[in-house]
Amino acid sequence: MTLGRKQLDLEDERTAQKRYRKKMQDKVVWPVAHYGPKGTAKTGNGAPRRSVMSSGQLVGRVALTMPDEDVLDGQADFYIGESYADLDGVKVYSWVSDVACTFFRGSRHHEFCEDVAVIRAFVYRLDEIVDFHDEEIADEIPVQPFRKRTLTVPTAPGRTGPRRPPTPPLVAPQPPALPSVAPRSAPAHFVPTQPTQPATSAQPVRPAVPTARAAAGAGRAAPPPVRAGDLLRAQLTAPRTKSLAPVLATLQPDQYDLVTVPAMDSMIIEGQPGTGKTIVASHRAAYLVSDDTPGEKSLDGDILLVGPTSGYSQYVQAVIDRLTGGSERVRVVSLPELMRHLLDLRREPGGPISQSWRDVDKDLAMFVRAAVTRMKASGITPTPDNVYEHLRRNGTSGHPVTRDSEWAVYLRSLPPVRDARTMRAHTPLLATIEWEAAKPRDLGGIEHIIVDEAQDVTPLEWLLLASMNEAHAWTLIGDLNQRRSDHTLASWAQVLDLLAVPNGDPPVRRLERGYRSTRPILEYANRLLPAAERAILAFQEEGPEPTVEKCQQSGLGATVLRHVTRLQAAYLQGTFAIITADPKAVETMLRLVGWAKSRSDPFTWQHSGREVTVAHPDTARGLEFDGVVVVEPADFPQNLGRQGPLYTALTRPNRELTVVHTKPLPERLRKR
Ligand SMILES: Nc1ncnc2c1ncn2[C@@H]1O[C@H](COP(=O)(O)OP(=O)(O)OP(=O)(O)O)[C@@H](O)[C@H]1O
Repeated sequence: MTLGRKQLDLEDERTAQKRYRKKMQDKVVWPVAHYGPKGTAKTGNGAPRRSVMSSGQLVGRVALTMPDEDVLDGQADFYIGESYADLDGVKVYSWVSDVACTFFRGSRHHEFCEDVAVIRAFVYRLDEIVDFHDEEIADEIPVQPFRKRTLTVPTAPGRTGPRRPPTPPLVAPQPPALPSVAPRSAPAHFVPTQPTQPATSAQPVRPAVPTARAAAGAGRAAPPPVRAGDLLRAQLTAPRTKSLAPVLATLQPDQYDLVTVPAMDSMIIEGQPGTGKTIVASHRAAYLVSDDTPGEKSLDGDILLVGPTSGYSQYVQAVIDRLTGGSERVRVVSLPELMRHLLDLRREPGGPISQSWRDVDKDLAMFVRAAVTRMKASGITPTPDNVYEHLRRNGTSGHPVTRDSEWAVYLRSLPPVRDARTMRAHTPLLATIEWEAAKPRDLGGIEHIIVDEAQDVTPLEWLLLASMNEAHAWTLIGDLNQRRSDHTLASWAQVLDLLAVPNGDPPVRRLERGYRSTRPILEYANRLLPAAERAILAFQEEGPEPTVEKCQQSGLGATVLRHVTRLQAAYLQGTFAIITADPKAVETMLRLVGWAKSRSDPFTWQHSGREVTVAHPDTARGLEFDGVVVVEPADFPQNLGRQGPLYTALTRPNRELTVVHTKPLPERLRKR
């Protein structure tokens, strides 16, 4: 395409974008409309819902090889946007509608998928289209695949009459009838590890995937295809921002397939760092609550999207707000925030997440339920405090909570409730008691829970989440290599043993391609993994090798700062982090040389217009930065001899990793 022609097309697309935004904004009636689970206008706690804002962005455009009479009124192209609209005869379909499979190249095909000629993805800056990328799919491309509003579309060669038989209308009257999804085959890019069951014509076809219990020892299939590769590369090499952004224009086929799995089909998604697990978690949450999602795939109730830290919640909330227009049907919360909410605590309790496995064991949930039942049977109204005391005393002599002597010793060793409320190790127990004794109304109506960083959820926390999940639908997302505690579960099969998931074991699906970190960074970090798990499929093949510098203890602070300064000069407008097992020591060093803590974010430090995040590896979970300095790897906590927290830290950078140390590096990171 010549430059002049492209400029004209760009102007045309900008005009279409403006018209679409206007249409979307006109659809939103401020502030009267209420938004909520279908059939209600209220949130779980009975309060009216906020109205939904529209961002009104067109995501892209699809051109078919030939016009379609039945659905496209004789046209051959359509846009993909936020929700349905008709732009002077050019249709816009929502990204959640089945026909959007043509754009995302998913594997549960729409019947148009075979006839796609060109896919156009839009690039935005400040809500204005600044560029587009066209990807040619068909062997023969029509002369002018995308209709300009003033021009007519040339008929594709050799085509006469209607292109396909009439299609059945969808149930919903708006948007106009689309052909239904016609699944064709299991996708090659999910990793099949066992013989697949042929689907009968009566069954909906689902990709053949291993279950959690059968996943061990799985073989590997061909790598998943990439779409919109140039645009994706440009996005990944741009400076990171402090919050995750929607990636609809570049959402990959395997990610799209996972986002659009029906709401009531539970699944486990695993993948190495940076493979897009959080992207899938956030886009899936938005997909399931959209008004335009096909009925059989959408959810009636609300979604809880659970992450590991409050930093993660902030990081992800921005995507949810953009994709859902601020719908309150998706509640993003970290596990610690959820506990604090249940316990009405202002501050995060201190200390380790657990001192012994018993602090977070599933049996505690049974004891709590038994205590509540017992107290009710005895005519005592259970309150959080008296249930806790009942446990501490191990019930009554006639009716102990447990007859196991070691559990009895544990229960009697529990601190008084006032002290327990200040100790992180006891918050899961107290939160479980609170939930069983006095369920808060604002956590009602949750029918699907998406758990990101699921490898870090303890058994007791799993049971608490399960008791909140009214329809028992789950999307569990994680990476067992990033586990940070000996007291979390070592396999998905163990997690499933705890959760009452209807219809048998959910499938395990794997995201294979790493997007965040470059190959040199992943190769360095993956040295920490068992040999069988070190294989890398990196989208960003090129990048600087990690810098590793040994220094004297007295020069540690200066060395770290020198590298921060070097990275900041190399990646202007980027984001940077120092990840350390001892943030206090780094903060003291920063303070001494004039840096100050940001007022708005306790992990951000500022000096002369520069910023750096100082994070413990726990705090860094799920986040990413352009440049990362990892300090003193030997001091990072280990679990069962594995280096989960260090692995997480080494895989946070998008562009460049630096390691500074005074002590010997862990064996596997030493030069070979
Ligand atoms: N389809 C995509 N288009 C554009 N960017 C993408 C896409 N998929 C992933 N990314 C980017 O790659 C980075 C890593 O994605 P994400 O945080 O979802 O990975 P993750 O698997 O959750 O990683 P971790 O387990 O290490 O936290 C993010 O910057 C994300 O925006």
